[in-house]
Amino acid sequence: MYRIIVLDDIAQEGLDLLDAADGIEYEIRKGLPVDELRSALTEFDGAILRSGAKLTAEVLEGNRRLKAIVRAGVGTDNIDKVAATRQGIVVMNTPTGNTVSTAEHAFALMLALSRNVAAANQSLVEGRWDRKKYMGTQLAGKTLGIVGMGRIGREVASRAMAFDMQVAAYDPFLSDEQAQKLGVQRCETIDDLLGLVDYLTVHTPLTDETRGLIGKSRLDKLKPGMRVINAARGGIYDTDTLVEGLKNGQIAGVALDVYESEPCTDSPLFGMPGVVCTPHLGASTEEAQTQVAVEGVHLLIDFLTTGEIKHAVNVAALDPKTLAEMRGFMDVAYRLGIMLSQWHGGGIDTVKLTFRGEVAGKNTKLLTNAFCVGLLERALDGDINIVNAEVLLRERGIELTEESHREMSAFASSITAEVEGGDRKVTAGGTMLGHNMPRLVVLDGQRLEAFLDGGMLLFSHQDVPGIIGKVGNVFGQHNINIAQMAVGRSGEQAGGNAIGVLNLDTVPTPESIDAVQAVEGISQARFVQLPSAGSLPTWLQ
Ligand SMILES: NC(=O)C1=CN([C@@H]2O[C@H](COP(=O)(O)OP(=O)(O)OC[C@H]3O[C@@H](n4cnc5c(N)ncnc54)[C@H](O)[C@@H]3O)[C@@H](O)[C@H]2O)C=CC1
Ligand SMILES: O=C(O)CCC(=O)C(=O)O
Repeated sequence: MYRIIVLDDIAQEGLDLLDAADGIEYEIRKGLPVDELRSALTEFDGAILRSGAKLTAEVLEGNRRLKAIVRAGVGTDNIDKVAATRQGIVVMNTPTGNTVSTAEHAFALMLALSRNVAAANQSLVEGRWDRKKYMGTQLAGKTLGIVGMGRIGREVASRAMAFDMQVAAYDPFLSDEQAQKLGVQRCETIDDLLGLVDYLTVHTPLTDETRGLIGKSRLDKLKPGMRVINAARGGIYDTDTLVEGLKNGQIAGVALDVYESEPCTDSPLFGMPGVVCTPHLGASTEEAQTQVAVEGVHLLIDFLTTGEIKHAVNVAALDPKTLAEMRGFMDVAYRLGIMLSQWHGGGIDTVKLTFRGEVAGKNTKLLTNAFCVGLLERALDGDINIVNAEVLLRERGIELTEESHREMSAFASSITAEVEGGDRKVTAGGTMLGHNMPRLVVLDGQRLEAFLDGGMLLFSHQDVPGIIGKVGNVFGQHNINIAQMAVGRSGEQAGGNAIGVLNLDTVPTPESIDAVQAVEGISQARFVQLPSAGSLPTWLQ
């Protein structure tokens, strides 16, 4: 049974899906204080939320169960993604479900500003019939400036054009060609745009660049009497600057749906003439809420039950087809990681991965992450998966490099890993025979073909007669059965360095390993434990 926690109100259609899903149970736990939230989250595999709950580093810290967080909406600024990634938690969102509703709300705010809808309504309910006071402005013929021409920005632009407005836009990713297609005037910088526009609306996330986008230094760049709208994120406009602009007439109207700190019931702007505000209602339509809840619940269920990663904001996507295609080689990479951590046995400084053949043309990041999981898993007590593996590796100061070569070696696909630390460097190459027969094909430069599973005794030795027999004798005397054996050497001639791999049916005693180590001609013997044949870690199933 996978357990899901619902942290904010989501549409009934999403809850119905959770009710109907096999192997899933859920609880609705809203408005939890930090301590309770932190402890509640440890009982669940997945969480779904809107903008109400705050999943900070503090509430995620130490959680060993939670694997996925879904934001039923766009902005994931209420989730500490760095902390989630470190904890191995996938963060996903529903990028399109509320686009149109939010664009319509921005437009509603612009119309409300132009025609004093909110203030006129208030005056009427207070018993006044004030037709002169609320003289408005027409949108047609005016210029709307849009900062952020993503999904919502574009929907706003097309609506503005339907109202006979001109649109000027600034977005660092907007090309001339796209601007032409969209029928908007592209501005090179925000400052180029500000002097042109009668209305300004922002549709970007809150970032270091967009925070305080309209601040004191830009106030006098605005066309006098212009109006500003924010249905993106609080903080993009500086509140004090808006107050000053309204007072000195530089700004004629301010419409806000979002605030720096939410819930917000106290702002110097509330009640000022020319101001209309809503409590973060951009996505609050039946249609948007149904869509984001249904999509969000699907994302969670699919991730928990099939491993599919879609719309993730902290890790690469992983669809079922890719997972099916890559599972075998991810398993090889993972096993090589586990093996090399034990064969090396010390502190690691550098890792170099080389992908050859067909696999080099695929999503090798998945292989890298799987290798890192294997390499670190024993040291991290299992708190590692393909989401956080590379971060944790780099956090430990281990340098990671990757190379891909499309041309094949002896195998259609292979992975070679080189691990170095202290004065020891070890290398291993692996491949997959059929769908589920991982094989070790190179160890420390010597070619061989060994099963990459279960208990393995690895030993390097001089390539002289009698060594293999003596090792066999040791295990015979200690009553340990050898299931498979492989030997390899680098050159054609005997007498050089060679490597031996024995797959053992039981874990050898330390005495038996000491006895192997004591055989003349053996320079090193080490037992390494891998998962048994055919078994996959949960994150790969
Ligand atoms: N009020 C509400 O209820 C809602 C608010 N939002 C917010 O609206 C914002 C936009 O959402 P979408 O259009 O779906 O996102 P999007 O990702 O499709 O578009 C964002 C655009 O902003 C641009 N951008 C980023 N930094 C910029 C900068 N410094 N200057 C100019 N442009 C920049 C990006 O290039 C991108 O084109 C998000 O922050 C989201 O959280 C979204 C849904 C509902
Ligand atoms: O969940 C909500 O209503 C807020 C929507 C929002 O701000 C977003 O999707 O970014």
